[in-house]
Amino acid sequence: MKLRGLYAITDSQLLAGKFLSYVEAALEGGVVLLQYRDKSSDEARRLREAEALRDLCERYKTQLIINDDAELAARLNVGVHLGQTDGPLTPARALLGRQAIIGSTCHAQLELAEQAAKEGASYVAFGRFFNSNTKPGAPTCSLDLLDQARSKLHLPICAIGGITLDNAAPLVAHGVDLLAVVHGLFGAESTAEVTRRARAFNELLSIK
Ligand SMILES: Cc1ncc(COP(=O)(O)OP(=O)(O)O)c(N)n1
Ligand SMILES: Cc1nc(C(=O)O)sc1CCOP(=O)(O)O
Ligand SMILES: [Mg+2]
Repeated sequence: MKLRGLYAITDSQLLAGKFLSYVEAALEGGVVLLQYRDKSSDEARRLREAEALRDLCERYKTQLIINDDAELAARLNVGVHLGQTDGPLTPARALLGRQAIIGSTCHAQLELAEQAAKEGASYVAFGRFFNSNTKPGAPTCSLDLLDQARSKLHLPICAIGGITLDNAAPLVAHGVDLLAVVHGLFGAESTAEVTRRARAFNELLSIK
C-alpha cells in the first residue's frame, strides 16, 4: 500500500462532544491514515474509542494507527506510531508483524530516521514545521532537512506540526508524502468543513 495523503490525528480535547462525527467527516474526505492520539491514562475509554475508530476505519478502508501504545495496536490488529521515548521499534515490529504500519518520530534528525529505517519503520515523521496549537513545545524542523531526507531515505516521509491548508504546499514541494494534521483539520467549525479540508489536503498531494 502506498503511504501518501492526509494523515489525520485525533485530539481528545479538541474533539470532545464531536469525536466520531468529526472523524467520520475526515474519513469521508479521504484520509489515508488516521491516528488515535489520546494522552490520558483512562485505559477503558482508550480501548472503547480505539475500537470505535477501528470499526469506522474498516468501513472507509482507512488504516488506523495507535499513538504510543504497541500493545493496544496489537490487540486491535492495527498500526502504531512510536516517538523516541515510546519504546523501541524492533520489538514492536515483532509484535505487530511484517504488514503492520509502524511510524517513528524523528524530530529534525536524519540519523534517527536512518536508524528507524534500519529497524523496520514504515514511515518516518519530521517536525514541527510551524507553530502548533496541539504541541507548541515540540522541537522545530526546517525544509532543508526534508531535502536531505528525500535524497537519503527510501521510505515515505511524514511532516507534522502546525500544518494548515495555507502552509502545506512547500512541504509537498520538498518531498513530503504524508501531511499529519490535528488542528488544521479538526479545528474546523463544522463536519462539512472537515470534509472539505480533508479533500483539499489530498489535492495538494495530487490525490483525488
Ligand atoms: C505522525 C506523527 N508524528 C509525530 C508524532 C509525535 O510523536 P511523539 O514524539 O511520541 O509525541 P506524542 O504524539 O506521543 O506526544 C506523532 N504522534 N505522530
Ligand atoms: C503530536 C505532534 N508531534 C509533533 C512533532 O513535531 O513531533 S507536532 C504535534 C502536534 C500536531 O498537531 P497540530 O497539527 O495541531 O500542530
Ligand atoms: Mg509518543
